[in-house]
Amino acid sequence: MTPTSVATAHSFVAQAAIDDVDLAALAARLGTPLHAYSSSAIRQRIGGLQAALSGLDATIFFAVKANPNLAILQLMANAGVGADIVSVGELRRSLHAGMPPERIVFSGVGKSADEIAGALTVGIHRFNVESHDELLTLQRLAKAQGVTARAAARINPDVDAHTHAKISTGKSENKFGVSIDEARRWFAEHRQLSHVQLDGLHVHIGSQILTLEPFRLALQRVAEFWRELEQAGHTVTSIDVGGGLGVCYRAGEDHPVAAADYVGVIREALAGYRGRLLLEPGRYLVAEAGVLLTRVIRVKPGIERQFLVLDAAMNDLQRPSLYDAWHDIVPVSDESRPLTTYDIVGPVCETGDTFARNRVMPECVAGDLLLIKATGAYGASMASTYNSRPLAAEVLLNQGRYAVVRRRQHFEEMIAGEQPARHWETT
Ligand SMILES: Cc1ncc(COP(=O)(O)O)c(C=O)c1O
Ligand SMILES: N[C@@H](CCCC[NH3+])C(=O)O
Repeated sequence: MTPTSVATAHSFVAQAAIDDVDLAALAARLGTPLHAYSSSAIRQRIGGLQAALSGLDATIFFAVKANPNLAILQLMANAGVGADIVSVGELRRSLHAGMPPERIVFSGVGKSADEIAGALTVGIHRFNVESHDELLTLQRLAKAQGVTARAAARINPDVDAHTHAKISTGKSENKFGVSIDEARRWFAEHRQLSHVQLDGLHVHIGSQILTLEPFRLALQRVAEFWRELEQAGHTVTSIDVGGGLGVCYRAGEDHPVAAADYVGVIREALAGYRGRLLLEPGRYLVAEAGVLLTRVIRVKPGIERQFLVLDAAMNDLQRPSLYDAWHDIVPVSDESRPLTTYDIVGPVCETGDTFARNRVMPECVAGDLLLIKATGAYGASMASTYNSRPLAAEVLLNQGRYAVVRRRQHFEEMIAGEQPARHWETT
């Protein structure tokens, strides 16, 4: 994941349309920066994964954090996909989009008592529990409501996912999950939990994983533990294998694993398991379906480098500044132009507001339309209004048509809730 190396020849092949929608016309109509998602591509990903899972009692729970737009969640719900949430905000979005509560699972190390109580009230499917304190809180709140909460112990298998350190979650030094030893104690004490049905295991070792080995290792550890629990007389009715499947950010360089191979590893590692399987992919379902359309504001010959200044910035897409992530950037027009090298930057006042360094591109001029590719996951979802830049619009494309699914933020919306300090109070 470094934006500094040189692009391969095919990474700047122009792309004029997505899902049969003409991108130049779309940008002219809706303005830029603009997040656009192909619904056909998302449906294809869902269908492919569902097909790979055929014959298994498996349900996909989309990791909402990857793209929480209501229209995306609605598309997921209509395709029979549930939601993996990590906050009450994601819970409310999922319900709002029509996701049935029994298709919602709740993960995360910092679920507050209010969030747990709220999720219990609506009757979500399952809590992926990440600490003993959370387990006891769940018991207390479920008892208070007179309900039984279904729970899975999130195992930290101490496996290196070989991904960026900031998105690795399955090593013992990470904050996520508990050791198998601790989970074993939870199951042993389970009878004391009158209002928690602890009958599941959960594992999620990180994101943007491009090889099968880390998945295999993690699942083998989970499988060993599941067998041990069964032998000790416990029933494990649900195993949640998390998400993490990687995607292609750099044509010709990234080689993601195929859904069928990934599911093959699950089948093999969990051979003999007859309970329910849960999967929580986020990025895999939406990343490559999305692009960020942006216009060149100007070409700036710098002192040492030549800068291509875009109207999109780190507030619209944080991944390059946060993780040094590579995203292919291509022109929309296929007009033939000589190649040159740019540092591709946004207007935000930080050197970190850089999408690519030393990137080989066709020469650009002010007004040119470009695509930053594979931005459907953790793009708009991580956007901010830094530098008082309004949140970009989002549009869903479908076979030649488009629907605006988030309008561009107005200045008034950006400052709503702020006010001059008129009323000074004491606590
Ligand atoms: C618990 C959990 N499940 C699923 C996901 C989705 O991950 P990805 O988008 O890599 O599939 C995440 C984020 O990494 C997560 O924390
Ligand atoms: N935000 C990260 C992924 C985080 C995964 C969350 N569990 C990214 O853009 O790659």
